[in-house]
Amino acid sequence: MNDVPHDPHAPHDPHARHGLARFGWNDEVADAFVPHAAAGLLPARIARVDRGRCEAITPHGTVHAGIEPVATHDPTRWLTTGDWAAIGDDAQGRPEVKAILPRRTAFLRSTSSKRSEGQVLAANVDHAVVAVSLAAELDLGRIERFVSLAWTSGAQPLVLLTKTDLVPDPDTLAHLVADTETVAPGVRVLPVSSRTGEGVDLLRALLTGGSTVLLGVSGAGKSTLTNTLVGREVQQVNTIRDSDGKGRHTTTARDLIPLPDGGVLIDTPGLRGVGLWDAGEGLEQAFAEIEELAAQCRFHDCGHHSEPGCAVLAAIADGSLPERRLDSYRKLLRENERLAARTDARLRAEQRQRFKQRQATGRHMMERKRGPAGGRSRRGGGGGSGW
Ligand SMILES: Nc1nc2c(ncn2[C@@H]2O[C@H](COP(=O)(O)OP(=O)(O)OP(=O)(O)O)[C@@H](O)[C@H]2O)c(=O)[nH]1
Ligand SMILES: [Zn+2]
Repeated sequence: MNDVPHDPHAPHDPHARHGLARFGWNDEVADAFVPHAAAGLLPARIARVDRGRCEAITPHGTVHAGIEPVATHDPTRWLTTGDWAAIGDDAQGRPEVKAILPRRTAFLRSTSSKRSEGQVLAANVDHAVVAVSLAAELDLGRIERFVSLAWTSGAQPLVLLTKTDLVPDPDTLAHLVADTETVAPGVRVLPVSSRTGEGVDLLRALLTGGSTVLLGVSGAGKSTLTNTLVGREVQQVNTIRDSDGKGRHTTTARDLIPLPDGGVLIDTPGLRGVGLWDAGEGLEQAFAEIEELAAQCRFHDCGHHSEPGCAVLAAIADGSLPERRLDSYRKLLRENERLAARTDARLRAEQRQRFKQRQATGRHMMERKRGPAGGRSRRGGGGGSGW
């Protein structure tokens, strides 16, 4: 046992009676935990999962617990950082995770090739903060990608334009913020600098009490920001020059870092790269203004190419919708479809197999009824295209 959660604000905080308040414990989690409490289990938030064991933060401190009882073949149900869990004793009296509480939000990675299922990278995240460095030219497509991903998780996205100290001209900065707002409807865009402290207090206020992940490419300033928010060196910062916006991946720790005023930062290496993300429904939210326009098109199935009464093309024509937004939306939809197709390839192969079996059975039945020639003119039954 170490790092005992201790709340210095105990007398003023309604949740302070609970040692996990600092780690995001709230009424919702408490309700979900009731049956486990009745079973004599201990609540915990998972800080790290590593080779069949986990680091779990309990009201009495951090324990290393087994995860055998919650082991499953389904990667979307693997225990992950940010999960709430119920801990009990194994046969030898050592702590082990007995159950995972239902997740409110989840960051999934669609893993490539062999494994078709997605792996959960972080659970129960409230704020998905996308860090974008102003040291390099803004890559709007990349911002759209991260924002889609954030929406998909169920968390509220927030875009940070980091290193504002590199953009001393306020008009230029205002333009960069406006450009970013254009590609992130419904998302707050906040300029910050770890160097000058600009925006840091506001950011801290926005994140207090919740669970936050920092997304963004290497060199965006995530580790520096983490240290700034926490007020001490908790993440190693890459000192390699990042004038080109690139950098070596330096973060090795996967962790749950408590913020001084409450709430946690979840920092898992897998979340840091863009990789193969299954944006799913998040795309619709990331391009909400286009979805809204599309609902006003004359034709329900308008493709926004040259159809009469197309509200999307009209908006492009009158300048209220930048054309690159539509291009970008199309591109990400295509990408997502390709990814979904790959994800589903195994599933469809299985369906095809079943379909063939049904066809064969149908033919066989028919041949038994009418003799081998009778079934020739009709397709074997039972199938339908179905996939
Ligand atoms: N000028 C300026 N530089 C910054 C600021 N924040 C971070 N940097 C620098 O940017 C570089 C990258 O910062 P990191 O915090 O390591 O970036 P990261 O996103 O954590 O990178 P990875 O750990 O590789 O994912 C470092 O050289 C930092 O010193 C800032 O506010 N202003
Ligand atoms: Zn249209």
